[in-house]
Amino acid sequence: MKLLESKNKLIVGNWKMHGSLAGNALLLNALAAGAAKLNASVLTAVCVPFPYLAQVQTLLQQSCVAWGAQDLSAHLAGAYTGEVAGSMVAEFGARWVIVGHSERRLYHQESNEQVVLKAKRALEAGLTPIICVGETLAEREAGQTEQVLGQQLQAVLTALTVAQAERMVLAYEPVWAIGTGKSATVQEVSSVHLFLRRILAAVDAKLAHVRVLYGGSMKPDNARALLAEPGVDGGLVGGASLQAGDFLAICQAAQA
Ligand SMILES: O=C(CO)COP(=O)(O)O
Repeated sequence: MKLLESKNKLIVGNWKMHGSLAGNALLLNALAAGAAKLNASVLTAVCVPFPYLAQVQTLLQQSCVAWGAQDLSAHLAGAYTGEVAGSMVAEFGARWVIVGHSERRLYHQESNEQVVLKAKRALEAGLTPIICVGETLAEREAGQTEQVLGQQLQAVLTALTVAQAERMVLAYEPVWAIGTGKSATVQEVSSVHLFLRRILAAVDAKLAHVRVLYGGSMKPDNARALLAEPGVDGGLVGGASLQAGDFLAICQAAQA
């Protein structure tokens, strides 16, 4: 069962800071109806802003679409105004949480150390962290892609036990491809995914099953080629996840 599931593609929508109760209801109902027609080879989820977790739980609980949050606190509980604990997210039936998205690293100065702490908190709360790694355009142009990604991933692998790391999902999101309409090429994605897998395998053979997603301007017209790459286990979809038709088309492209 576990092996079979690890071969299934996982498509996760990251709504970022978008939504309204009325708009979400339309989107979620359309997603639930469309996802019911997908075969079992694709798993789907949406990661929504915190205030919408209750709505998503209500509207998706009968559907095969899972849900999650886009961040969580590095703390368990306490006097941390504005923070949201993983246990709170889990109380709303969430299964997933995005950790270390480049927008958090950039706009909230999240360090590799904080990302690691958040990943631990997620696992403790029974959530699966989707840990994002990615290089900026300047880093890619300076030939530092593997160095940057290696540091981001090593920080995680040093801090988590193998048993914990087995439960994570990685997402390769080149910063220059996010929201730009300029996806990385299949060759670029393939080479980075192989690089990340080599690092995982060097730590422990058990980590060969860790899912590695691609994110960055994934759309219905490029999803099939990206998702057909053997090292690509799914997608983390931003803009296209806000349109039911586009998100479902990407899910269909992921089907075996
Ligand atoms: O950041 C992303 C998903 O986390 C990707 O966003 P876009 O699909 O809008 O490029």
